[in-house]
Amino acid sequence: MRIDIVTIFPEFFRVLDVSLLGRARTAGLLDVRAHDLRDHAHDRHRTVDDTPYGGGAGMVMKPEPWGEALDGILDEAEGAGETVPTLIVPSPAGEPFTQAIAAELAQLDHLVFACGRYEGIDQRVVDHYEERMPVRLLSLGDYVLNGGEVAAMAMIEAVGRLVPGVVGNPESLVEESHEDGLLEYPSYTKPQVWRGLEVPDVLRSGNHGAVAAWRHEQRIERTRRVRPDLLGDDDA
Ligand SMILES: NC(=S)c1ccno1
Repeated sequence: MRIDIVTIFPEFFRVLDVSLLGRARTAGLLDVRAHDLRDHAHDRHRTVDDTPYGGGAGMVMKPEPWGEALDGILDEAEGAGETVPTLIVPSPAGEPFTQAIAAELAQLDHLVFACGRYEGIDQRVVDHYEERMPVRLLSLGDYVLNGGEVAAMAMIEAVGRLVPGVVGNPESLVEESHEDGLLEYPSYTKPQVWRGLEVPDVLRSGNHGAVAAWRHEQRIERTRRVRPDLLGDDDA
């Protein structure tokens, strides 16, 4: 999977050079490229924002630099005969980003993240590129960040880890929270007793069926307690 990120803070994504996603990049499973939006602003001050039409506080990101940056990525993909990438715009005005959407995006060949700042990106950028590629406004949660970079990082990690081969043991992706609509079961490791707290006996029983049943029940109980909204009416 190729992932392009357009941002005024490309250095923010250097962290993707380490850990799991760093190894995936080294292995060629993920090709992540951060682009500086200011490279596509050609005035002396490399200006990427301006005052909003209609007034109001803050600044809006100008469409021209975005057009040049996104055209460059699109033209390269089209020139190489690759599939048209999907544009992801992290935004509090987007649809909720979920594990199901992460799994859906992990099936794609090429994602482009547009990280807005200030009061957001001129709407015409989304309107224009909707004619050329799939565009998804996705929200990490019902809160506002200073820009799209933190959200893009979270989404890239959630998607990247689902790309085949990135996680060494695919089994570890099964029964994770939200993978199948339930929260994950509690996990334990040695020592058997820690500060007077014991590992549940069933987990040391060697009875795999009993362990599986206990874990499933724990998932339902935890989901019912913490996220009843995830359960159907008859399970809540
Ligand atoms: N909630 C999200 S994704 C966001 C992006 C920018 N600000 O908030």
